[in-house]
Amino acid sequence: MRLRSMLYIPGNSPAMIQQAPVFGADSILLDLEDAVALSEKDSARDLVCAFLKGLDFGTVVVTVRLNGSDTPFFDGDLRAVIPCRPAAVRLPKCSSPQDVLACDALMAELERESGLDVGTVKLHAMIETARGLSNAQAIADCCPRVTALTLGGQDLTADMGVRKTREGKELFTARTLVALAARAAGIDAFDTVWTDVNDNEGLLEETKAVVGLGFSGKAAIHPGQIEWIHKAFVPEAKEIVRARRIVEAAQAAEAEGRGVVSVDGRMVDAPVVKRALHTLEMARLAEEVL
Ligand SMILES: CC(C)(COP(=O)(O)OP(=O)(O)OC[C@H]1O[C@@H](n2cnc3c(N)ncnc32)[C@H](O)[C@@H]1OP(=O)(O)O)[C@@H](O)C(=O)NCCC(=O)NCCSC(=O)C[C@@](O)(CC(=O)O)C(=O)O
Ligand SMILES: [Mg+2]
Repeated sequence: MRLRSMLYIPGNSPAMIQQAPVFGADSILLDLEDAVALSEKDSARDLVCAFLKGLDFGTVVVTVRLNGSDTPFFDGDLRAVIPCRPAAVRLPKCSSPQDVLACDALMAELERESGLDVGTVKLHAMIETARGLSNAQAIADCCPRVTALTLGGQDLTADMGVRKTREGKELFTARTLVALAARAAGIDAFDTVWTDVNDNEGLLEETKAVVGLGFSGKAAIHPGQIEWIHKAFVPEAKEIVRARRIVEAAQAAEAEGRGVVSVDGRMVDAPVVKRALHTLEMARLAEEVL
């Protein structure tokens, strides 16, 4: 399933979690990490587990963001969460494949204890440190349980000691590396949050830009951001028309035994057809959900 939007919901807010199925997000991230104060860590974990067991989330894919493996909460988070069988866990501040492999080993042990097949719960590795970014490909490749890399722009800019700007030039290289590593590993790439909940035009512009870099989805912090993220994935009408013509022309050419054809004076070969099919898939997805 394509996950374009992922809404973070603080794990200590029953009122917000309760509403999760109706926001229209493809996926939600029940957060045990930075949205939860230290004094609330235990109660948030209990609450998240209670909702995982008791609430019908419908078609919304549910992921839990754990506390980092260097915190005293990590072990307890995993032990509580894995038996509740979320679709995935998000591991913050992955700096090396070893961080991921240690998490994977404990997850496997807990899955066995819970009677689940090993690998049932997927792992999203968060790239949000300079060290993690420099190891992004090794992290993406280290374990089949890793089905996504996710960029944490707030933490990464803090770790780099740089200002985070609206234009986001400081994250361009990181975004390119994360998208590249994820695509090379055949997994998803999810972009970081847009923090200004009153600037949805800015969110739309940024989401279009990251889609153009190869990201498959983006995190949100407010329900009002979801429709703007989805909009960024909808191809423009003229792109859809051209994609249809490309596919039709390629099919006709194939029937005549030709691999290359011209549409409006421009060459159409296999990769052009592949991109056109992707455009049509995104258009179909938009129609399904609108
Ligand atoms: C920003 C704000 C405080 C604004 O609150 P406000 O109260 O002013 O909002 P209002 O507009 O008044 O809300 C209207 C109605 O919507 C409800 N509502 C609002 N938000 C909702 C929501 N998220 N889920 C469900 N419901 C929601 C609300 O309860 C109300 O419901 P009701 O009373 O019934 O009308 C609030 O949204 C919020 O807490 N967001 C989540 C913040 C969070 O999780 N941060 C951590 C994740 S990022 C991170 O860690 C960075 C990263 O690690 C990783 C990365 O980038 O991926 C990195 O390093 O980069
Ligand atoms: Mg972070």
